[in-house]
Amino acid sequence: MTHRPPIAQPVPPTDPHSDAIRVDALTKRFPTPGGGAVTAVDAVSFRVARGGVTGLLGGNGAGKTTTISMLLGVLLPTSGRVEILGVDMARHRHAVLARMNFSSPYVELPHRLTVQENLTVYGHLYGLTCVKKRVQELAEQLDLARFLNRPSGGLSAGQKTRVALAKALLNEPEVLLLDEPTASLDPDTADWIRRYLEEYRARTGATILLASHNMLEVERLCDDVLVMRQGRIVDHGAPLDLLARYGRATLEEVFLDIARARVDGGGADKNEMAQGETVDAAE
Ligand SMILES: Nc1ncnc2c1ncn2[C@@H]1O[C@H](COP(=O)(O)OP(=O)(O)OP(=O)(O)O)[C@@H](O)[C@H]1O
Repeated sequence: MTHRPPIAQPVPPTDPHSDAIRVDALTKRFPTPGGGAVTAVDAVSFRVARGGVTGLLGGNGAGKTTTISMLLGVLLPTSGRVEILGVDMARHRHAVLARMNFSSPYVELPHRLTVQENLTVYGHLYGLTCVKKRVQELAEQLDLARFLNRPSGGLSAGQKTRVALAKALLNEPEVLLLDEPTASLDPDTADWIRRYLEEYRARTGATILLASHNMLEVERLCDDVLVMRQGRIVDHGAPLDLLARYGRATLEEVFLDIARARVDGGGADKNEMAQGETVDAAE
């Protein structure tokens, strides 16, 4: 049997003023061995305006990574729709991938390649014209020069995080999806990365969606926050609005209120099951 390459679908014209990220009723169910399913993301809808920085908060297993994976198109949604920069990801993902990127501590770069080799390979994959120059530029900006010739697998967790961020910035993305961008970084380096992201956004007007467990980071970087629990968005708003609504001084306290469902308002449901999973019957 011969395999023919899929015929590229013509991309319809997109509205340059559309939201950077538009998610409608996005759902992901993973089948479980017993014939049931884990609903990791449950009919989630949200928008991120162009140039906005939105934080995705939630306890372990709330559905943040699964949501980001579906935005990237590496996980197929069970149902629902994702649009990035006005492009329907299910139909025309190829048309927008070059304008976005991501970094995640859960995705390792090939271990045996040096940092320089890894960044160079990704630079070519992204179709950059001056790969060497861009790698040097990012190595300087992210203080990676000392690691460039070391195998990526031998780096510390914090060093890997910085290399992963460099990889994510190679194509100077308009939409940047970051899963725990400062995980494993010492406070000084984490602060430095946050400042870098602030500057990057100011310089390029990029849109950033950032999953984080660090509430200070979210307060500092984000102009909007989505709080997930058991696959659903249980509250959202600007950090200052959330503080006012919950009568709290810090986002950490708001997060704890929502996570432990100590509040009556704000969308948190006292009667939900333990944090982590919603198990549905098989369809
Ligand atoms: N491939 C998979 N197969 C089955 N269940 C999965 C799979 N990936 C994720 N899940 C489940 O989906 C739910 C959401 O997981 P996800 O990794 O999206 O959460 P998270 O909010 O990113 O958590 P954390 O903060 O711990 O990284 C969890 O219950 C998880 O066990």
